[in-house]
Amino acid sequence: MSNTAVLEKLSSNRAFGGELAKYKFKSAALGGLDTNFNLFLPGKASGGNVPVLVYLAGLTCTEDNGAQKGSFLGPAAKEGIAILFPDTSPRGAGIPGEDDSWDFGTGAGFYINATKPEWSKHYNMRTHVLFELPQVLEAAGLPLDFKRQSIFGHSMGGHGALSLYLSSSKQYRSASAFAPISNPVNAPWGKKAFDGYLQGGSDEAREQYDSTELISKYKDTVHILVDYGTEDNFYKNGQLLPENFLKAARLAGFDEMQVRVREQEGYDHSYYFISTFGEDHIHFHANFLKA
Ligand SMILES: N[C@@H](CCC(=O)N[C@@H](CSC=O)C(=O)NCC(=O)O)C(=O)O
Repeated sequence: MSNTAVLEKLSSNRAFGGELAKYKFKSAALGGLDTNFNLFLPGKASGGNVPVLVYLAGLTCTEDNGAQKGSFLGPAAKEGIAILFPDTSPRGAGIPGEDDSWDFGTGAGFYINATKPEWSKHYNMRTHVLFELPQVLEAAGLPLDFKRQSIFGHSMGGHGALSLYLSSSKQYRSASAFAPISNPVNAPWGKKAFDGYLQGGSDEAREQYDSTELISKYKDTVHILVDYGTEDNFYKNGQLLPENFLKAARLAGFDEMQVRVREQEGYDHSYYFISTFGEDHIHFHANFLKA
């Protein structure tokens, strides 16, 4: 299927021998609203198509947080990997309640497709990330090889990365996450989002969107890396639950080679934590993207 939405380039900055560019287009998946994304192309892209790593950001973020603060671009340039930074929700849908709280609505799309009638026209971040962006970027002729694609993310975006990886029949070669919301049906942020966006609430979410549920039933080889910090207040408050994900993975027979969950002593939830381990995550994905 092709999607020939017109891309408008809003900015371009040279970085690490490559280019970080911001684009805008009218998104069909998001109900015709304009959406932005950032794309980092390494210098190697001038010689042919390069593999793609998708970065999903967390609550309150835009396409800029990871690009500006993740420390991903230098390592990606060295590995010859592009990084695609989508936004975290539709913007300006005008739905009542959309801007009432920071953890729901604008900036909090949760990488799902809404099924409640008031949200379902616009809040389709799963389709946007999984299908629409690859189609639009391919149709635009950008030097990207979407057959070599992996995904990573932070917090809400970590949930997005793990759940899209585990529910999308091998679209991505590997997944990694910084402080992911790992078992959202059992966490306050996840319950609020699923009750808000989905007709069936958390029961509807369990099958398709909960990484702990998904890994417990997954039947193929996986390549997953997770980092979280012991001084992360959201972890301490039970929003992340990486221990549930790890337990489910081990019970399902995935060993340390397939699912690696690392507790990082003293780190919090911030981009200081993410940027400390960013290079590690790029190298992890490079193993599979360049295989
Ligand atoms: N406004 C909130 C804090 C919001 C926050 O910490 N957002 C995180 C992601 S949390 C999970 O998805 C984030 O990445 N923020 C952007 C940044 O650049 O740090 C509050 O008041 O607590």
